[in-house]
Amino acid sequence: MKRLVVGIGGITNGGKSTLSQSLHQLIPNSFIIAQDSYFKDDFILPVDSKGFKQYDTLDALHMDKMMMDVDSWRADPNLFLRQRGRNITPSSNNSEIFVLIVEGFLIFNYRPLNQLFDKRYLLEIPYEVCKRRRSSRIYNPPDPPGYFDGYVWPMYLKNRQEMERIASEIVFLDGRRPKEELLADVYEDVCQEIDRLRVGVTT
Ligand SMILES: Nc1ncnc2c1ncn2[C@@H]1O[C@H](COP(=O)(O)OP(=O)(O)O)[C@@H](O)[C@H]1O
Ligand SMILES: O=C(O)c1ccc[n+]([C@@H]2O[C@H](COP(=O)([O-])O)[C@@H](O)[C@H]2O)c1
Repeated sequence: MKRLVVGIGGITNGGKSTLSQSLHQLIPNSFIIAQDSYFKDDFILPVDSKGFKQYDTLDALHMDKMMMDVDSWRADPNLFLRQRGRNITPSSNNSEIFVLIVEGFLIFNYRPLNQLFDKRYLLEIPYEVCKRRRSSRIYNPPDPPGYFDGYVWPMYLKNRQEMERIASEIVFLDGRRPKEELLADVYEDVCQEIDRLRVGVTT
């Protein structure tokens, strides 16, 4: 049983979920683990000196739970998918390749997770695009007035610097490019990795 772990990280509203979903639809026996699903409850999170809830930090996330899920997939992807009611697409010689797509804004900032990636993609968009996209998205709870400039953007810059110290071998992607183009590039790249793995598969 062969496994490939793909990370789709980057800035808030960079297009991580969009790209991950499309990739998942194209790749048989793939599964998405999204970091957004591991946010701690709002009432637990502290506020900063300006009164902004501190969502944009690893401390706001149940990274322990996320790692348990990633580890559970790594231990037996076949069982992991079956336990979640997913059908396995069989290959001709019993040599299925399982692909885990991990997506999130701080996936490369967390060392234990970062070290597991076979491929790392990072979506980037400039300040204006990010602010515009974010303003049309409603989170739960919704962003309070001034949140983007007063908290989200400064935290992005801080997290980005930290990521550069931790992660390497990153493929940078311009999130302003058409979705179809981004998908085609990443899909081709991942398929090459899958083919490389397949060469080593014995029947
Ligand atoms: N390549 C793209 N070009 C233009 N808009 C995009 C692109 N990718 C995503 N979007 C839009 O940007 C917003 C955020 O996308 P999403 O995939 O949820 O981002 P993320 O998961 O990184 O926060 C959505 O409205 C989505 O439709
Ligand atoms: O999902 C949640 O519970 C949630 C609640 C409040 C805020 N968020 C925001 O989610 C952002 C990360 O997710 P994303 O999809 O925008 O990359 C981060 O910038 C947080 O400020 C997320």
